[in-house]
Amino acid sequence: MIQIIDLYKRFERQQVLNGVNLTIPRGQVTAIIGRSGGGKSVLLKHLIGLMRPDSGQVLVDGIDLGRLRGKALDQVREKFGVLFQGGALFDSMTVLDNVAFPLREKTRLSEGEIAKRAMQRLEAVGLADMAHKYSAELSGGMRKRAALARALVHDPEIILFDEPTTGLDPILLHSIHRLILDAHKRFGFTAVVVSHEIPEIFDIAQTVAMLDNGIIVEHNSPEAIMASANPIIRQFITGTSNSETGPEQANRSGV
Ligand SMILES: Nc1ncnc2c1ncn2[C@@H]1O[C@H](COP(=O)(O)OP(=O)(O)OP(=O)(O)O)[C@@H](O)[C@H]1O
Repeated sequence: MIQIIDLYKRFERQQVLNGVNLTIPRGQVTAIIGRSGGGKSVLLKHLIGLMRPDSGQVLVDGIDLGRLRGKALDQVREKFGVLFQGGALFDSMTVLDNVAFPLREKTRLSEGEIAKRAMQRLEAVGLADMAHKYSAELSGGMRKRAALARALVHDPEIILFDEPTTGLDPILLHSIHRLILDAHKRFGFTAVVVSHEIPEIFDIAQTVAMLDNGIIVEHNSPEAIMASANPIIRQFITGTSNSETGPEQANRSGV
């Protein structure tokens, strides 16, 4: 379980997180939704200790990340798999080596075992026949799938997905969501998915948290979020706008 308690973060004059409180239940898929530029990625980076809060806490299984440094922080980070924006594959490596990377970094498995596990994950995402290509040769959708295989390869307890399907066509979007769902059923990890894909993300998330103006305005089941009377949520999920919404929302509704 991950508990976020009164988390505050500002960059110069911009208060991005303004007292975030959120409990991310173990073994479930939690979606974080909210306006572009609203701080979702910043929040995700706090969960793995890549950013430190100005105040507040992130507790991972009861351990306060803010108190950890060096090896102790690395140990907690080993529980995590991450799929950050862009996939961030190493173009100078083969697809197989990319997927094997976390195993080489974090385990003492033999090379044979590493290759076997990496290949299994590539098979699971339908990329076994691309294993020996360089990742620069992959299409955008293939890169996302390879990055997913890499995030899963060391059987992490917690996986953070930052917009895993952005820029993909609807068929690929559904195929990535299906892969996450299948992997989740198989491995039972705790997942946090930052997503703009509404309503599609509701098909794979058990709980949904909406971040707005630096706080979580509602955390509930997808059904309850869809039926929410909260005007902020209604505006967000229907894509409508009023004078208080941000520029992106306004553009989307043609205002
Ligand atoms: N390292 C940083 N230094 C300064 N400002 C930052 C830094 N990281 C993020 N920000 C700012 O914090 C705000 C929130 O950014 P963030 O990337 O978390 O938004 P987001 O909700 O993930 O957006 P999107 O949905 O578009 O990816 C933005 O205004 C961004 O410019």
